[in-house]
Amino acid sequence: MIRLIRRHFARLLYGKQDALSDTLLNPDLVRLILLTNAALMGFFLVTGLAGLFPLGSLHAVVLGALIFIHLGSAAATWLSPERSGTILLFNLLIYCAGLVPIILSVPTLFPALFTALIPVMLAFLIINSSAGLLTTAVAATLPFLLEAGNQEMLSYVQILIYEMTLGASALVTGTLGMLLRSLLQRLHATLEKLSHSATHDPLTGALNRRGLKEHGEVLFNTHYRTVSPLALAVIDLDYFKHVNDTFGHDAGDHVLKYLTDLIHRFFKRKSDLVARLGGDEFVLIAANTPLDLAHQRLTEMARHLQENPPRWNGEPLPVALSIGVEALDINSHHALKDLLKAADKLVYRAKEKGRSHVCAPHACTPILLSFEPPTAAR
Ligand SMILES: Nc1nc2c(ncn2[C@@H]2O[C@H](COP(=O)(O)OP(=O)(O)OP(=O)(O)O)[C@@H](O)[C@H]2O)c(=O)[nH]1
Repeated sequence: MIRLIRRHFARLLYGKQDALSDTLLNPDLVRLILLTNAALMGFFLVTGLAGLFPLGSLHAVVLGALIFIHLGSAAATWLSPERSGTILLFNLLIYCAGLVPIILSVPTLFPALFTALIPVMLAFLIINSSAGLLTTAVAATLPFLLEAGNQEMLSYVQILIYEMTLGASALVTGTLGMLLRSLLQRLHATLEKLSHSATHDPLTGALNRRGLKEHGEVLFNTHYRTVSPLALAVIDLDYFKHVNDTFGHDAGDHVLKYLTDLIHRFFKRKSDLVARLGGDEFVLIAANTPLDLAHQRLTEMARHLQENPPRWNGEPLPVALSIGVEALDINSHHALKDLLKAADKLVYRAKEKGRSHVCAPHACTPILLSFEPPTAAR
């Protein structure tokens, strides 16, 4: 706790953005502080000009001070939004300080309750800004609402009551709004993150097996129903184990990412799906793409990879692809897994042909570039 407070004040003095703003800073908070201060300043200005508080009295002095404080806070928030957390803290401290004369002169349970809540509010403000704001607002409003029936007190602290009630209600509304908003935003972000990591491969960013099932089945079913062309390719790196063993695992990871980018570059339609099934095996689903076109494009891609291999410490890495590509045929493929199985068989054919081949059911195309298999694998 002490560390937290120290950190907050250290950052306040030396840091660019204070600790409160760090967690709290968002356009809503800045707007809330700005509006609260501007509204309070306007309120006190109007009531002062309207002569509701007689000049020369203590009330008028307090009124002048409040106008000054709110003007200053609004200007500071406007000029330096990254310090809005501190400005908010300052505002709240002023509210608390304003209570001291009331607490001293009206020693009842409620101001005492408020006093007891001040450290809680501050602690909350530093640890959890939203809860702190909420406690502050409730603590600032409740005692005064409960004391409102007390005529003596009303006449004694008229200005401060206005100040507290207005400030607190603005804070309550704003805080509740902010709280709900940030809760919803956090929930949304967490759900998005969870759903992304459940369906994506962390290394390459491609879909994982589950992502392929989820998105691939939708694509498959649409094309199955509308009998439109859909090509599915299984893409497997050749002798990838050799890259790992010779150049290291990091070099292998680099190859996997390089290949993912390459597939995305050759198949960049929004509807194209790229998934990594694990290891060095990828799946591409190209929507509305006839088999011949997919075959040709995959051959170009495999050739491009061999002509422009990924480099590791300046050295080209020996990479080549075995690819099996199949088109959706509604008579033999009734589910995505049937199409996947068919393309998988074609990869084996490409491997049998000596690797570095793109195989469709009717033909296998060699990449026709020198590809030296590692000695141990020959
Ligand atoms: N760098 C890296 N390697 C991986 C990862 N996942 C699996 N591998 C490695 O991928 C290699 C796959 O080896 P194999 O299935 O024999 O494939 P291959 O060496 O390409 O052989 P062929 O497919 O028959 O040409 C293994 O060495 C695995 O350790 C990964 O995330 N990163």
